[in-house]
Amino acid sequence: MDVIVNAAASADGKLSSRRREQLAISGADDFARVDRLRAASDAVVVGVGTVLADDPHLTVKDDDLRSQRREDGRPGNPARVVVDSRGRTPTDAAVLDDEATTYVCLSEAAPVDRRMALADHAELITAGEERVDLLRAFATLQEDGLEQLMVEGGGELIFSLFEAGLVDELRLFVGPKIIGGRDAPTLADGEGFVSEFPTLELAAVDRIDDGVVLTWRVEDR
Ligand SMILES: NC(=O)c1ccc[n+]([C@@H]2O[C@H](COP(=O)([O-])OP(=O)(O)OC[C@H]3O[C@@H](n4cnc5c(N)ncnc54)[C@H](O)[C@@H]3O)[C@@H](O)[C@H]2O)c1
Ligand SMILES: Nc1nc(=O)c(N)c(NC[C@H](O)[C@H](O)[C@H](O)COP(=O)(O)O)[nH]1
Repeated sequence: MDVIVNAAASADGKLSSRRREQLAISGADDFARVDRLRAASDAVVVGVGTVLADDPHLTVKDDDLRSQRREDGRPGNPARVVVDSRGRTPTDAAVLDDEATTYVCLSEAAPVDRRMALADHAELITAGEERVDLLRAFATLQEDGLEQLMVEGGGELIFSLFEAGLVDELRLFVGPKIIGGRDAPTLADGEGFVSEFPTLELAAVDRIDDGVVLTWRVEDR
């Protein structure tokens, strides 16, 4: 399995404002790059915080990229995966529509009524007691044939993936905005590391829109 984290940060390192509302940091060319990365992936993964804040669709937008996938014998859109310990994904969330297969990864703590509601719209994976056990959940996705995973945020999930040693590559667009705010989400929130920090090896630097895309490979710990 290969896991690529993709995100867009402001010049001061924020993924959105302190209001945690969707905020376009990428420009048109970076969103097109994200679309190509989606099209090259077997699944696009987000945390439920991102679903609640952004209501993303997580589909491939470019018709030609979808057609190419179909010609290659793949579904037009990659699968979508929501990491959602307690089943808070709303049943009318865009990510649960019929455009692609959707998995919702729950923990044992997800109430039965939420499980029943979500089971009509998604494949449910249960792993972990209070929070989703990401190693187990991703192993189940791999058993279902999903090898190339793209993670689109947010900061809580991305931190946990680094903590679990599950990230192979980070692609970060750094864009031309200052957002500020000590409580605004960053690339890796969670509890933070105090020792044994994951380290990265710079693989590429590309100018795009009015910013840069930094591609880093994650070194083995
Ligand atoms: N700029 C970008 O590239 C970008 C991308 C995505 C999201 N965002 C922004 O990020 C914010 C949402 O991010 P967030 O950090 O609040 O939420 P998130 O999307 O990271 O989801 C976190 C939630 O996932 C669930 N979860 C279950 N198991 C978990 C585990 N093991 N580890 C971590 N989480 C687990 C928990 O319910 C947790 O609250 C929004 O403001 C959104 O607009 C920005
Ligand atoms: N690459 C990127 N640049 C940004 O400036 C930004 N705000 C996001 N945020 C990720 C978030 O999940 C978005 O909501 C989805 O990128 C929307 O996806 P859809 O168009 O609904 O498929 N991602």
